[in-house]
Amino acid sequence: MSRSSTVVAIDGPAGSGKSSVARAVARELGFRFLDTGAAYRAIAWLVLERGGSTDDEPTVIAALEGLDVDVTVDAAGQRVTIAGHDVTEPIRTERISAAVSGVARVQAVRAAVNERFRAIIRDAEPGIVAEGRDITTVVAPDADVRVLLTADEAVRIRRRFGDVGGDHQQVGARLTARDAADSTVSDFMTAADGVTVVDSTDLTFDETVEAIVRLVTEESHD
Ligand SMILES: Nc1ncnc2c1ncn2[C@@H]1O[C@H](COP(=O)(O)OP(=O)(O)O)[C@@H](O)[C@H]1O
Ligand SMILES: Nc1ccn([C@@H]2O[C@H](COP(=O)(O)OP(=O)(O)O)[C@@H](O)[C@H]2O)c(=O)n1
Repeated sequence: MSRSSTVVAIDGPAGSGKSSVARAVARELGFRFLDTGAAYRAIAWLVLERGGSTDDEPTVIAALEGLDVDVTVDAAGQRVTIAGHDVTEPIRTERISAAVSGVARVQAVRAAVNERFRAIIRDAEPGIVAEGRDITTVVAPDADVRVLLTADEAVRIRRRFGDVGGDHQQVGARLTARDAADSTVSDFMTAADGVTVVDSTDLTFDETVEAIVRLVTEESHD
């Protein structure tokens, strides 16, 4: 693909820091930002809102009909709307986290959202940081910088617990179950060829951001 903008792709398991770190990297570089998981979450929200279950594939596919999801690509604050209705906050709840893997396993959904993501990435100026489970492998395998962002499971659970609170054990069980379900769809636990692993287990948030910014800077000097 010939393009003048820089594409940074980040994948990895839940709680590794993908969305918060990717957003901060985009801000620091003055790039656009795309959280692909938001689209899957918005579809899960729509299915539940209509009283359906994301375990039922025909119901999920029906939600694709006339689907009007808009994900802004602004690192200052991504908003997600569905038919003009702002769902930015409601899609972050544990209720949606528990339901979203059912949406992610439907290939018709993946094909539809990936087409949209590729168009967003292609049009982004002067660059974009895109994150999500299959970004380095399926959506943007030709990205300039590809990172598998990871961290030990106990650390990821602690981070997620810090965000959502509630019962620590339950948060941990849900995170583990979601990673297991998502792993059947895409491999985000091992780095594909050409993908750099950034293990944030012992890094602070700022150190993690800096490690990825450095990779981008080094790449642009090659
Ligand atoms: N290296 C890090 N050190 C400490 N906290 C981090 C680090 N990376 C991310 N976090 C925090 O962990 C939480 C989960 O990160 P998030 O971006 O939601 O992960 P993901 O998108 O991979 O699920 C957030 O509160 C984030 O600020
Ligand atoms: N590129 C992507 C992004 C998300 N997803 C799905 O969408 C869900 C929510 O993604 P997310 O990025 O908000 O998840 P977190 O790791 O931030 O909790 C994931 O659990 C996957 O089921 C996917 O399948 N492929």
